[in-house]
Amino acid sequence: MMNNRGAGPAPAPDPAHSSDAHAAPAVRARGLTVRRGTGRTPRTVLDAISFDVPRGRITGLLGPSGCGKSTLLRAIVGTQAHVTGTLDVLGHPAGHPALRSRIGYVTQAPSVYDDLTVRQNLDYFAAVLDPGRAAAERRRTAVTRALADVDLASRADALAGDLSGGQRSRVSLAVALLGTPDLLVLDEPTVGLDPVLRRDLWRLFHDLTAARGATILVSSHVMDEAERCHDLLLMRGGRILAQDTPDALRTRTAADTVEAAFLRLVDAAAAPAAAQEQPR
Ligand SMILES: Nc1ncnc2c1ncn2[C@@H]1O[C@H](COP(=O)(O)OP(=O)(O)OP(=O)(O)O)[C@@H](O)[C@H]1O
Repeated sequence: MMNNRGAGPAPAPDPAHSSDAHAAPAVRARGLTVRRGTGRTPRTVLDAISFDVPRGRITGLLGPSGCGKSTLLRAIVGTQAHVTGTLDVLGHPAGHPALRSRIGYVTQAPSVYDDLTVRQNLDYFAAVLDPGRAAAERRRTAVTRALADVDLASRADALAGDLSGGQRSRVSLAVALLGTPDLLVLDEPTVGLDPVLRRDLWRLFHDLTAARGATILVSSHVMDEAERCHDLLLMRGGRILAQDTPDALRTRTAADTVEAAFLRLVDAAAAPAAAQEQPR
């Protein structure tokens, strides 16, 4: 088990009733456009999209493979080229140096050193984040906590290269948690994990928002993970199809699941006139 305190997902904080109701969103995008590819005809991968990611909540970025999820996350963490439009993150333009220690980013491919142990990996990244002899005790505490958070304390002395794919992903997540980031950006963190680990990871995400007030933006192409998020951004073909809570999405599309809601929205976007004639 991971180091989670609650038995199940924490209830969603309601921004409308919190003191942060009018706080600026963690991420604010207006007319965000990204073009990718080399040569004379780069493709528009994100097409003038606008959305907000509220603070202190879990926002799921869902959509089919190739719709632009990773590109959007890269733009938010400031590693994507050819970005135009407005993209503010924690009150700064995306990529601003002040954001480096405030964002934890986990890419799809685990970025760990195979020839170091799990603890050595964490020690290394902790030293980059918080260097100096005076910070040694703080680093030790951060590493111990991150190991417990992702349930890898028992494998702390194993070489990262000897771990399973899911365990390596969790080392990456532990690295992202080291600096106690305000915003965690997670690109498909549950791919390849068994159902128990997936459940535990989602509990950890809820714990991080409830106990530490972190904002989590997590991508997935598995629609059943949508039900675990407080808010959803549904994407398709480089555009935002909808931004809403899972409940509101299901209600307004009269669908039983977010997956069914997504399909109805896709159909409605493809044939707006026909959709308007539907009784609902
Ligand atoms: N380096 C690149 N150069 C040009 N086009 C790219 C590059 N990387 C991705 N793309 C294109 O950008 C689009 C969006 O890709 P992206 O990886 O953001 O999608 P995704 O939704 O994250 O997909 P997946 O769920 O499969 O990871 C795709 O059509 C892809 O072909």
